[in-house]
Amino acid sequence: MTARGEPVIKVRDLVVDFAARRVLNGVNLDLKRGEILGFVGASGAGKSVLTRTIIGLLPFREGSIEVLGTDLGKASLKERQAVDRRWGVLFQQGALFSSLNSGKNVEFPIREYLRLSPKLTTEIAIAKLEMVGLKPDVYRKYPSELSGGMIKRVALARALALDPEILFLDEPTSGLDPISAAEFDHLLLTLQETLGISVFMVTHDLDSLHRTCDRIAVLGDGKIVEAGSMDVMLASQHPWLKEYFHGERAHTDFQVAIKGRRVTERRA
Ligand SMILES: Nc1ncnc2c1ncn2[C@@H]1O[C@H](COP(=O)(O)OP(=O)(O)OP(=O)(O)O)[C@@H](O)[C@H]1O
Repeated sequence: MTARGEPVIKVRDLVVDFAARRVLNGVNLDLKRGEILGFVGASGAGKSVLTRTIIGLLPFREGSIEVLGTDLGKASLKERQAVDRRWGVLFQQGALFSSLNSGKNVEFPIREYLRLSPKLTTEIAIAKLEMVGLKPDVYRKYPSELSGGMIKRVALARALALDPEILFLDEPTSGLDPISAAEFDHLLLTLQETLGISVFMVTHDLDSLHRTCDRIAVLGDGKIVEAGSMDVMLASQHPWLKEYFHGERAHTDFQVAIKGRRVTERRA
């Protein structure tokens, strides 16, 4: 077990390409135990490609990826599967099985990886639904009967089903209204505090970055162009970062939230 603050993911000199197009060109990135890392970058920069490469859905050409001490490029199938069940993934649209009710969706990874009685499996699913703030009656509801925020929560419950040490979240607040997005962020902070979980979160949501992330990493031109705290992001002179954090799209709530920081910055 890695100590708190030690990297649970180490990506080194990672190169990924599709036919003639190089998408990742020497990515170096750590996710430290217990931190929430926000991962940002322009649309099409390769954020999803990096996430999918780390979780083994895409091959890489060069470099290395170490997760929880296992070098994924050198691991046997058995070693890979052992690491696989120590992370949970929440895909952008929730990606629930529409033909299964919420409870069965949450039970899916439990049935796949563990041999437990049906009764215990159901009890775990209900406990996970409760952990993400959903009542037991949600167990019987189908995805089509749920709001966007509830779908994200059920998908999060499923990602937490095997008590993962790492959570991958792809745009968890996209499509949510600001109140549901803020609730989701608070839930994430609670999980970090109570479970000590490490989170790798791809997001475009500035409020969410500000509320939840210990560190932010920025992908541009196939590399990490900046990584650090929100203060580092706000002080960066990188053109994309300046536009992203201080430009027109940085809407009022975020501007108000960072105002104190900017005043301090100007005085310094
Ligand atoms: N399986 C694939 N085959 C070929 N090209 C791909 C594949 N997956 C992604 N790409 C390309 O890689 C580039 C990066 O895509 P990716 O989805 O990672 O961007 P992103 O940063 O997540 O963007 P967004 O913020 O819009 O979701 C894009 O040009 C995309 O077309």
